Amino acid sequence: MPLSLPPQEAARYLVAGQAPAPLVDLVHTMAFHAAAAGLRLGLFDALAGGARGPEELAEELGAEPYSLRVLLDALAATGYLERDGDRYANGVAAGWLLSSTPGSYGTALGFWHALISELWSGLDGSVRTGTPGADFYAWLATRSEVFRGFHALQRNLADWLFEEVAEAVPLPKGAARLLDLGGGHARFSIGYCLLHEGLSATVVDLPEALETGRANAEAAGLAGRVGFATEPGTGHDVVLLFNVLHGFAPEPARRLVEEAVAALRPGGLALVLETAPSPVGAGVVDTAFARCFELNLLHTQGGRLYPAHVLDEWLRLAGCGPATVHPLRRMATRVLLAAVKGDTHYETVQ
Ligand SMILES: C[S@@+](CC[C@H](N)C(=O)[O-])C[C@H]1O[C@@H](n2cnc3c(N)ncnc32)[C@H](O)[C@@H]1O
Repeated sequence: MPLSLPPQEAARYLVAGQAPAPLVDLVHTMAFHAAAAGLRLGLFDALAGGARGPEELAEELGAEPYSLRVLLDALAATGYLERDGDRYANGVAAGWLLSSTPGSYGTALGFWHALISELWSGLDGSVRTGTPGADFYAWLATRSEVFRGFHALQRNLADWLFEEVAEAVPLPKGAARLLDLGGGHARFSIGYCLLHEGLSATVVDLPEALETGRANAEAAGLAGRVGFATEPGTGHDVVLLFNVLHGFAPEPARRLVEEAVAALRPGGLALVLETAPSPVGAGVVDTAFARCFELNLLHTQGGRLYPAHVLDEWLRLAGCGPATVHPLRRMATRVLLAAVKGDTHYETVQ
């Protein structure tokens, strides 16, 4: 939880430079680890019903009482918990971590905590050499709980974005076959199939990722219309490349766009959703996140954030007309591009 500094202390650390500002960051890092420990212990859920004492909590969580009290005090000092005498309650930040909250931020915190703790050492080496110091997807395949967390996180984001994406760029009338490249959890394919009766979808992903999507399609009653494959096939009316290109270096990313467009029939629609490197209208937190996300990409995947004009150029090189670019209200860091295969503009396929 970002420390809530009183104005005088904030001025000393952050404005006047009279005390080391990196100490504030160090405390934030410790708070991040403490919060992840609280999350794994089930602490925030145990406090969901209201304030409780440490002895009772220690028994319920199966924790050593003195050690739990130290964690509780650290979380209270950093704003996750509120302490009143000998009782502790969830603060505002902890409210975001409850497993009962739909789209709980606990999924994101748990995933990023595992990734940063396990993969971010050696960042300086990646910057020095320009080559990634880790292999994100190979690591993910060995960590089943983090793997589930990653796909749940992607799915939560897709739940939040689908409606706006579908409204921003309606599919062409009569579209019957949709290809979802790197579609993982299949939420976007499921959403489009629910909107369009005559549509069926093929999700292409790494073999280990397809199980998640399959389970989601079955749960949505769409097992017969959302299929899964490791190769894209051809003749699709629509292809989605959503949040995939940033995981690749420029040349492989360009080739993926080429592969996606090659899988379309002439006149088919290519949709690309990506994180923008310079998000328009994003606040300080979102902008800083986008910058640090790219640092993560270069170190763990050799990936990058690509501006809309680069994506547009790759689409054209692959045989599409000029793309229309749609910034998204619900997530200022994301941008959606729509382009038609052939010498046409998106509007003409409506
Ligand atoms: C960030 S997730 C995006 C998932 C989904 N498209 C979305 O927007 O929510 C990236 C997806 O690309 C998949 N992926 C990564 N490398 C891949 C590869 N070489 N071939 C196929 N899929 C890949 C991952 O497994 C993951 O499901």
